[in-house]
Amino acid sequence: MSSPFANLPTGIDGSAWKRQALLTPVEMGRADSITIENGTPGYTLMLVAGEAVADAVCDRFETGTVAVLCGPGNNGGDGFVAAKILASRGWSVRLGLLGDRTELKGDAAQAAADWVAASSEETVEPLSPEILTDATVVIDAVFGAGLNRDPEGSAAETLSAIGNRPVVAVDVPSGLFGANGACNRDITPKAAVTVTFFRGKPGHKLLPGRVLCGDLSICDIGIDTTALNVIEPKLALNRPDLWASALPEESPFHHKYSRGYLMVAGGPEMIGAACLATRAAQRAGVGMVTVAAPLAQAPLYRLALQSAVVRGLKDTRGFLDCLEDARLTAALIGPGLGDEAAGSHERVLGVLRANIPAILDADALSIFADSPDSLFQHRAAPMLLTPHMGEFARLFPDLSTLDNKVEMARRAAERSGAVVLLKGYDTVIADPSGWAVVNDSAPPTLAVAGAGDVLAGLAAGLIAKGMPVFAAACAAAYLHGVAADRAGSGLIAEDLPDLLPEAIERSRIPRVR
Ligand SMILES: NC(=O)C1=CN([C@@H]2O[C@H](COP(=O)(O)OP(=O)(O)OC[C@H]3O[C@@H](n4cnc5c(N)ncnc54)[C@H](OP(=O)(O)O)[C@@H]3O)[C@@H](O)[C@H]2O)[C@@H](O)CC1
Ligand SMILES: Nc1ncnc2c1ncn2[C@@H]1O[C@H](COP(=O)(O)OP(=O)(O)O)[C@@H](O)[C@H]1O
Ligand SMILES: [K+]
Repeated sequence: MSSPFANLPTGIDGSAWKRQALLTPVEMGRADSITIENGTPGYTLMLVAGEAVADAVCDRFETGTVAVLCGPGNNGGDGFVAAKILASRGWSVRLGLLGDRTELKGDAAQAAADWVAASSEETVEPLSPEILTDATVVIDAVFGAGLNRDPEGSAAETLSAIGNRPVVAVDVPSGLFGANGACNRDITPKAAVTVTFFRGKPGHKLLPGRVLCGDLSICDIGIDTTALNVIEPKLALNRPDLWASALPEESPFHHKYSRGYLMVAGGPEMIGAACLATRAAQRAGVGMVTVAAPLAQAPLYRLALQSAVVRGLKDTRGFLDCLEDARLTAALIGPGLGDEAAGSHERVLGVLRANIPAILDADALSIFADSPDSLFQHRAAPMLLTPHMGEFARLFPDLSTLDNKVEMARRAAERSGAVVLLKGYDTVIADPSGWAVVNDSAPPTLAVAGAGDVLAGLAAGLIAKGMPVFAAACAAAYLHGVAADRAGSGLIAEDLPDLLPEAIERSRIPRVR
């Protein structure tokens, strides 16, 4: 058997992957079982989990009245444990249970029995909005991350009656599906803090669920970390420790061509797009960028980009000749390419055949809506596709209706043989063998024209400097978000390139959150 995580994409650190892993509910169940098989009783885990929830309540809120909403499974069990601890710390506790206490099983039954022994049978009330009366804080322990159908009946009624009361959610706000972040927002409460155990779950980071989690607190409850070697989770949260060791280093022995030589295809109309991409690549530290521009517009590119070499090309033949330069280390095509321009298809296919890493964005993707397979068949070297959801739906219409953004990106990567970076607030990056990350560094202010061009240029720059494609795509998404955060409100895409060097340098020291 090969060692765990041996097949991670080049440039990705295995120990960091284990730290940042996001576990599906099924994988989390396996981690629980392995820990229990290795000798830690399930009830011990539940006691630690419940205490972490009680601590989260005490850390944030003045002692008062807490409504503890308990469900019929182990999530409810954590609620009973937290209730008992909070009562012992002077809180006034009201507890509502979905279903009958006699039907509880295993650790949850034990936790309920302990609560009743410490208080009385009458302290377990039926779950209803009435429980919320006078509550200064609500503990939501109705359903955990494994939920895959909407809450109904008194669960739905009580959860939707929480309103603006502060909520501490156990594992997930109830109603949120941990596997994919789906939730009915009329029912699922918005938590101030979500206390989850061992590792985050995809639903904590994917929309729409992510916005309901509040601060995510990931607690160590004694789950055996060696379980990760068996489970080998294929999804992680995008953090610098994953890829920092693969960031290109500068060397005194380099010259401008050997520091990365990128070709950027410029189009006839949206000149700003290729300019923004070029600037981002330059700020990522490439030594040389050649912009292959239509002859008529070349002077405009030259004015906008003094430090790039602008080649004015008469026709597609000239463009293809440009790609023959053996010193090129990557090529970017798409930003501002134009969907009508003559020869666009041939130019994209030329880039793919050039046997250097290819980065395809925007129009380079959309113009293949009728024949996506021809795009995938011509790949001669590693390829990165950076679609937003609209572009994605043109290339992968059948995948765009899946209910899980991670699966969309994974299956698109598998089909295309490319690394796929599917953009948005919850950008997902997937490689063809299924490894994937979710990025959470992008502020909503990044939703601005031209930001995608900067991202494509940044990724292209890192790739041209020799960073492996998946690692570079992860780094680019993360750093793009950090730069945007730094730019603050009123961000325009032009702000971003100049903020990249600092973001890159800061990420060289891995920051584990
Ligand atoms: N050792 C461990 O494992 C540890 C686990 N821990 C804790 O366990 C939690 C996971 O526990 P869990 O697996 O019991 O899941 P949970 O969501 O509590 O209950 C599922 C129940 O709800 C029911 N149900 C589902 N949907 C429904 C609906 N719409 N409407 C009504 N009912 C519905 C479902 O019914 P069924 O689908 O079987 O019909 C089943 O009875 C996890 O979040 C963490 O907090 C910690 O203590 C640490 C140690
Ligand atoms: N709500 C959002 N929050 C954070 N980032 C976002 C949001 N919406 C879009 N983005 C990011 O903004 C960028 C927009 O890219 P794109 O749509 O290609 O724009 P353009 O083509 O104009 O450059 C992407 O990096 C995307 O991930
Ligand atoms: K919950």
